[in-house]
Amino acid sequence: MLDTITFPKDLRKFSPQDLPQLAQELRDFIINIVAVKEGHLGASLGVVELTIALHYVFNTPEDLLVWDVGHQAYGHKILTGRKEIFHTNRQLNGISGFPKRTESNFDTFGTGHSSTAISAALGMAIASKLAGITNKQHIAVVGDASIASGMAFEALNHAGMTATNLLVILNDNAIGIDPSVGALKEYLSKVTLDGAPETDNIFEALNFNYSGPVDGHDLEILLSELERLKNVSGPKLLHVITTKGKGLRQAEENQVAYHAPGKFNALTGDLHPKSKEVLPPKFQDVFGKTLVELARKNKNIIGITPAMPSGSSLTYMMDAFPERAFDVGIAEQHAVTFAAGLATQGLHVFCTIYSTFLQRAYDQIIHDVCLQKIPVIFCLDRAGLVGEDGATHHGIFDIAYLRCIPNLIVCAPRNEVELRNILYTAQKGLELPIAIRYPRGRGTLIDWQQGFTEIEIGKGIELKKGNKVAVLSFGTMATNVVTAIERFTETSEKLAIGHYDMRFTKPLDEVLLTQIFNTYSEIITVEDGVKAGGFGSSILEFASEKKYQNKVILMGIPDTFIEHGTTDELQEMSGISSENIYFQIKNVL
Ligand SMILES: Cc1ncc(C[n+]2csc(CCOP(=O)(O)OP(=O)(O)O)c2C)c(N)n1
Ligand SMILES: CC(=O)[C@@H](O)[C@H](O)COP(=O)(O)O
Ligand SMILES: [Mg+2]
Repeated sequence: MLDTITFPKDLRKFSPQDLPQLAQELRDFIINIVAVKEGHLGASLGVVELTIALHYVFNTPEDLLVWDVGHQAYGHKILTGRKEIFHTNRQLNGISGFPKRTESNFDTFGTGHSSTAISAALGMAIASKLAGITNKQHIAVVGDASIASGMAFEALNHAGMTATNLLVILNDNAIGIDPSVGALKEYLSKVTLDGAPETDNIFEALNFNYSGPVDGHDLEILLSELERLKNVSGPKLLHVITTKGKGLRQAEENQVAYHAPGKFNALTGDLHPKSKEVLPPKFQDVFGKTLVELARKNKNIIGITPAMPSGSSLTYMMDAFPERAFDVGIAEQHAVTFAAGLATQGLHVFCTIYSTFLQRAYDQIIHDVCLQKIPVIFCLDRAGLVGEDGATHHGIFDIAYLRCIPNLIVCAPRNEVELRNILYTAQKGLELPIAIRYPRGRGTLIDWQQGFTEIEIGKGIELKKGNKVAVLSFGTMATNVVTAIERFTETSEKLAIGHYDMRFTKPLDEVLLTQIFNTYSEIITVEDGVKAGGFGSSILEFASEKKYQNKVILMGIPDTFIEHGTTDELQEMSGISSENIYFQIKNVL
């Protein structure tokens, strides 16, 4: 059946009785491709029936459908014209792993960060109302973890006071990436499939017409409920219960691992066995394991994550010291101010947040932390280009958006040992807040678990002396620079190139910089963040203030959104690969 469907209009030719068979085919299609091409699996498997039912009942793309986060929209993509190119999912020049307006008119709103769908669909619904359009449906599909986020609540609160044609579908699988947390989760879990009577329905209290819970894998029920809701006016919420990973035993049994499992065996469903090769650790594991090591000695250490315990490896701390580690759910703003509150009481709070998601909490960083000089320790995971998640997820703005905030120390360790040492330094008690950024994936050192050395705040280091061109790197870009420099074999060239790990973009090591500007005529800065306002800009500001005339060349992410691909491909395209750096140095020489 799937072979005969290109768009939902083809789907609508089938009879309702045929749809369970289609659901099986769609599931197999997703499994077969994700098994080899990787991507988000569990969420899409869980909404196969819901996806079919929505496109069957509603007149998409005229009716507007918004997928929250969008990691569950693979079935939607396959049924809306992208079946033939689905194998390019998340690859360079392929389709995006998230809904994207430029990709299809069925993707009504670009997503990737959570909890935006209700606001966006409400905006569309009010626009329709203003235009006098009454026959359009506006549907937001949002997960149980995402609906607990502040932004979703703000939207519900607004929507409840509008007479708009808005349908919120709560896809409740009782899990986010990691198990869902919080009082709302407990409330939702009381509403069982047996339909325990609810006297105080939270959604009804917000003026929504609530229905459910219904079995989200029962197509007959879904079709009849959606058909009925078409004719209910005003804001309405359908509570759908689904199983994340539905249809693949291992994905149902191990929902955390199969959220985005990497490659697996499509026939058996088993993950590929882990390689026995000893590899350098992931930066997040260095963070997570080091935090536990430090927390054993320092009773004041607290860890916080907004909904990413596995991803950020805060799980180590949660296992070792459950009372001192908090998963606050998808609540970046709360995480930051909660950290500030804890820190006012003398606790050493490590707030670990993916760089891209910290964007949500910008005012909290300024107003609740930096303005009050509260020494929260921000651990910015997934800084730099993250690869296949693409434009919505790259952590490339943090240097620029943090560097301009007074009182904030901004640093980036170049390797695992430096990360350990700055974590150690931070928990000794700083007077100011600090942001420590490190990338997704593995470092370079096998032997990283050594003793601790304190790092002097604002001190960079000379990694290689030279006399003509100085390369100043920030964070793990040092590795690309080292590789680039190793390619120079001629003695005169080798002698000419100096390399400095500046470690801090704020405060800058002005003593070291003075020495560099007095020694080298040409300076190249390298960062895996946006050039505009980033680390290189801080060096230019220094040069301008001190009236240095040296030539300064910035290497960093250009002023454009970078799409998806492997991190290596994207670094190359952005001009910050070791190859790019080599040619830049060569040019200067
Ligand atoms: C603002 C923000 N914070 C964190 C994330 C990371 N993230 C992606 S999916 C997800 C869990 C979503 O859970 P839920 O809404 O229940 O959807 P499900 O995966 O269960 O379908 C999280 C935390 C994100 N995308 N956006
Ligand atoms: C959809 C989403 O936002 C997350 O699942 C994200 O893809 C996780 O990224 P990592 O794989 O880097 O943890
Ligand atoms: Mg969920």
